[in-house]
Amino acid sequence: MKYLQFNNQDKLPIIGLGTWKSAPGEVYNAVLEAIKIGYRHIDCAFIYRNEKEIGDALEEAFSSNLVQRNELFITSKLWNNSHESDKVEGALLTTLKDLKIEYIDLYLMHWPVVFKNNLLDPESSNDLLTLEDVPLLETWLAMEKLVNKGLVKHIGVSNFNIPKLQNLIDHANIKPEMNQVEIHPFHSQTDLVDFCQANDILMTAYAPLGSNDRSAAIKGKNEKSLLENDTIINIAQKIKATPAQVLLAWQIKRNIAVIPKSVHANRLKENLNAQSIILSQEDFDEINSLNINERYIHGEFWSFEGKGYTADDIWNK
Ligand SMILES: NC(=O)C1=CN([C@@H]2O[C@H](COP(=O)(O)OP(=O)(O)OC[C@H]3O[C@@H](n4cnc5c(N)ncnc54)[C@H](OP(=O)(O)O)[C@@H]3O)[C@@H](O)[C@H]2O)C=CC1
Ligand SMILES: O=C1CO[C@H](CO)[C@@H](O)[C@@H]1O
Repeated sequence: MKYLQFNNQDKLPIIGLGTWKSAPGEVYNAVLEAIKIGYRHIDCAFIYRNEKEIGDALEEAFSSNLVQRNELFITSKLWNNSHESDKVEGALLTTLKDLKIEYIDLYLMHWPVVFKNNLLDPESSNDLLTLEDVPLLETWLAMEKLVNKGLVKHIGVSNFNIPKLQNLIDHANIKPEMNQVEIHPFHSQTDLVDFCQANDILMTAYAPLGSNDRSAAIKGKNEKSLLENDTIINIAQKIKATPAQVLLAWQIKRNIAVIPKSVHANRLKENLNAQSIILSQEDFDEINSLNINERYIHGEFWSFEGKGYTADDIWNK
């Protein structure tokens, strides 16, 4: 298993299992199968609405001695409805209860966005608070307390750009240790990756395969999805790998962790085996040239015709 390393030498397995859209009745088997074949990193979030079922799978994995708790790296994320300092610990406790574990290895602030009144899915800009109402630093300082209490080993963020990271770096007691963002060859995020790596912030790529179960609806500028891209397919054929493995190996060569989601045993194995694939510099450079700054997760869920958080607010400000 390949790892990324935190400053205190704790290790993050470079390939983890994504769980967004892993449906009830499917995610239990996916998590158990993943652990059986060697996954040691599971990416969860309160908003994926499946942490209870993942907790059942973890309970089974521990009680049947498939794995010990300290051999697993579990990430979860604070949802946008619990950013106020008096809500952060309660949100984490719910996740711990659902996952049936005593601590989280990595807790991330999911988005730099704040909702009102514990709402899961705001319906208009009236359901939002601003970052002036609840500054990201307030949320961050409350997350630091979770580390001090031993409930969380590492804290980080997700969907943060350079200015928002710099603000935390300048004012936090514990610097962000992770930024989980969308990265794949159509959106290689070179500036953000360079900034994070220069500032000792590890990176995890979400949607590393192009979030294929959504991309039929959001193919955007491309006729073909990432997994259907000619360059990726040609390289895969040449090195006797699959397109998914080429996409994952490209990230690993950049020292970026990946969390491909699957609920199928054959794909779980295929994705995990990507860690043994080494891309030549020539193939790596060719994949780098595919970047067109195209996001699959556009970040406009809470824009509400420009009255809420626009993509510009999230990605640029
Ligand atoms: N922090 C954040 O804001 C976000 C975090 N995430 C995290 O990142 C994870 C990964 O992103 P996600 O959006 O799920 O998208 P991925 O890029 O991981 O793609 C998942 C899709 O690819 C399919 N797939 C998996 N393996 C293969 C394979 N080897 N060959 C062909 N198809 C394959 C899956 O289908 P099937 O299951 O049927 O095999 C599914 O349809 C999420 O699950 C979540 O944990 C995602 C989005 C945002
Ligand atoms: O991680 C993610 C997937 O689910 C959420 C929506 O339900 C997204 O906001 C987020 O990016």
